[in-house]
Amino acid sequence: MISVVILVGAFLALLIRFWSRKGYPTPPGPKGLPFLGNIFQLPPFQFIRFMEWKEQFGPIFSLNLVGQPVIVINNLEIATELLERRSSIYADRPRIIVANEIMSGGLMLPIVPYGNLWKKLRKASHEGLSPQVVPLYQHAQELEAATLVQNLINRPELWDEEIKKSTASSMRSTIYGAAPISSISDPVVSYISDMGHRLTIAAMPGAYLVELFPKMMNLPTWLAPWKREAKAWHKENTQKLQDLIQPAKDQDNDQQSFAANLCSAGGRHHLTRKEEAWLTGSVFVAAYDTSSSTLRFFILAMRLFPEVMKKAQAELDRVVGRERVPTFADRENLPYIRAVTKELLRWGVATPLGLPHRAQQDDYYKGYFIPKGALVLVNSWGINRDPNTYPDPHEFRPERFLDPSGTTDIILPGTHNQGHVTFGFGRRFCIGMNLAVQFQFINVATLLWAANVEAAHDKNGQIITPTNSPAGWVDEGIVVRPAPFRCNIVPRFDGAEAILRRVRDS
Ligand code: HEM
Repeated sequence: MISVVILVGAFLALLIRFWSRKGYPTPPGPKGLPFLGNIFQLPPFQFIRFMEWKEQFGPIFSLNLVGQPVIVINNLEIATELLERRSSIYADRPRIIVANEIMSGGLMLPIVPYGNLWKKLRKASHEGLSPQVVPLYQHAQELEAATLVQNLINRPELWDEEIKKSTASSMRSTIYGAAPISSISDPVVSYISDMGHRLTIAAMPGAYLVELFPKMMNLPTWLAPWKREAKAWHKENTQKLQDLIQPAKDQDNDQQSFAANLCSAGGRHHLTRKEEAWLTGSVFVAAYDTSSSTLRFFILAMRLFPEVMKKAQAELDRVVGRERVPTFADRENLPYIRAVTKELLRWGVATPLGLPHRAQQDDYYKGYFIPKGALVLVNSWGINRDPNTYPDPHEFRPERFLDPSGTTDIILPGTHNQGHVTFGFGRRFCIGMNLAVQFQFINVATLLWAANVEAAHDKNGQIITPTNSPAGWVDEGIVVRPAPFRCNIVPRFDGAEAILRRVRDS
């Protein structure tokens, strides 16, 4: 009798589940372990594994991470339909207890769940990062690019460190209005990179049991050392971020910056002191890692594709000449350099899986069921390297963004006018995109104007050739970057370095 009741119960449960999905299955996906699902099938560089699964299961497939449904999208059409057209359903982020709720006090913008707080923070940050405002930061970016290239010429063996320092310096002056950083051992460089790293590690699936069993949040602190540590980290970093923003709040500081803009809003955004500090800190963290990684991909691209370097330099010689460095005023007349910048962001995508979105309600797509609460990942790396959109996708070929006359930018629908999907989708689209593109453009133009990236030789006289594949990259969780490799960065003509020095000293 009991077994009949169990059987009927199980049948009814199945039926209810079936009805609630209107009979639709979730997208297919790889078979995993009971309860644990696919958690052990996700090595570093997950986007590569996702490409294999795309071949097997199609452009949209599902995973199960210890009971958490995950939907992975591998093509532009599906990403546009779900994350852009149905953006109100997919604007949320997964709940991340330790990294967001405790360590960041719920204020790290990229991982704040969708809701009123997110709307308030996003609106406030839009004012300092809009297309109308970011040109105010161009002068600081020009000076920083000249300094970087001069340092690269003098210390090519430290190119990776110099890029880290220069990105931190450029982003700090645009975000906080602070003076340039002069040494690679300046504590701000390690501070900003450690902060991003620490939060990324804490946000990774499996980092803390409480993410699987949220009731553990109710444990007293003496029984939950992770809670004590996370709270202490939050307290310490709140103080540090408040110290960083203080100069921008001082009345006598008239330097244009994101923070100055935010603080001068006169309470219009209704932000507390702590919210101002964390919002500015989140923008600094989000800007630093992604932008420095992209610039490292640029060194790799120029080392691997010297013919692109030569073509870009011919344009710079024609338009700018050799008596002065390129500036933003030249941008209109440098279509090839603009195309190199776009190709860099397509080919060297720093965040290959973007950031996870979360479905806020049940949804259906072409016969598939996407359950409320599912994480939705977009494989931006795979979309940016789809051979149907980008022939020979692993080649660095700026021409793909120019019409046959070589003067007009080609616009690709569904990419926010970028030609690639590196900055994400929908309401959570990267808010720093305008600043990021400006930063890459001026660094690309200044480096190519002044110098060549050339091969270095090992002790046996053999040319060192870095690999054009993820095998030579570092996966830091959310951001990937090429591992440092040896190369030479040499001035392209006499006098280049002196001109750079003059710009820097101005
Ligand atoms: C090449 C450099 C950059 C790349 C590749 C990049 C990429 C991304 C991606 C993929 C997202 C998530 C989009 C989504 O959820 O669909 C994002 C979000 C974000 N980015 Fe960027 N980003 C870059 C530079 C910047 C810069 C310079 C800033 C600030 C000045 C910035 C600030 C942010 C913020 C605050 C978010 C969170 C937005 C939200 O959740 O509402 N990023 N970025």
